[in-house]
Amino acid sequence: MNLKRSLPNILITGTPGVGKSTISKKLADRTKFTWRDVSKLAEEYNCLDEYDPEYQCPFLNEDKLLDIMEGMMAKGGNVVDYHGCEFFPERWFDGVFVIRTNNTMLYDRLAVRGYTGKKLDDNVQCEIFETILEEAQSSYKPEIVVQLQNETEEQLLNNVQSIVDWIERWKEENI
Ligand SMILES: Nc1ncnc2c1ncn2[C@@H]1O[C@H](COP(=O)(O)OP(=O)(O)O)[C@@H](O)[C@H]1O
Repeated sequence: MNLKRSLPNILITGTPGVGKSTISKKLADRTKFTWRDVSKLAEEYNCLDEYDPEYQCPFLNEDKLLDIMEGMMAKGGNVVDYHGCEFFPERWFDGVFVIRTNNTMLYDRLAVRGYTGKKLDDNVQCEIFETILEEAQSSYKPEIVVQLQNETEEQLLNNVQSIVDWIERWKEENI
């Protein structure tokens, strides 16, 4: 915990397609926290380097992005949304929520998004092998890492509510 923050910073992470943006947007609407879509920030602040043909996406200039985000994170009240979590400074986050979706449902969501071939297979395997969960567990203290299953509309509402409740508890304990 960082004593200078009056509100917590939340990280919403997980494989592409698990529902991070959907949850982050609803959470930001409910809490008035600021939604930081890291992929969009990277584009907006020119942190994308040349295109990686193997993974069909541009390389991220992590150092430049972290420098830009540092000031945004200082006061707390951020919902940071990204499909990776190990390159952020550990001190930035009070709660890390790893969103999970079963493989067949994730496959369908990514296919609808237009993913095909290696990109589609790699992302589904990322979920099967729990890559992001392991990344989160090795990068942050276990007590701040929470897994949330996100497959149905009911789970979506419950997940948003449980993060809202988590924020309220953080405020009671830290303010
Ligand atoms: N709990 C859910 N139930 C049904 N569909 C969902 C749920 N959460 C997300 N989705 C859908 O799955 C797709 C991927 O969600 P998105 O939030 O864009 O994922 P991410 O930001 O992790 O890539 C979207 O079409 C979204 O509407």
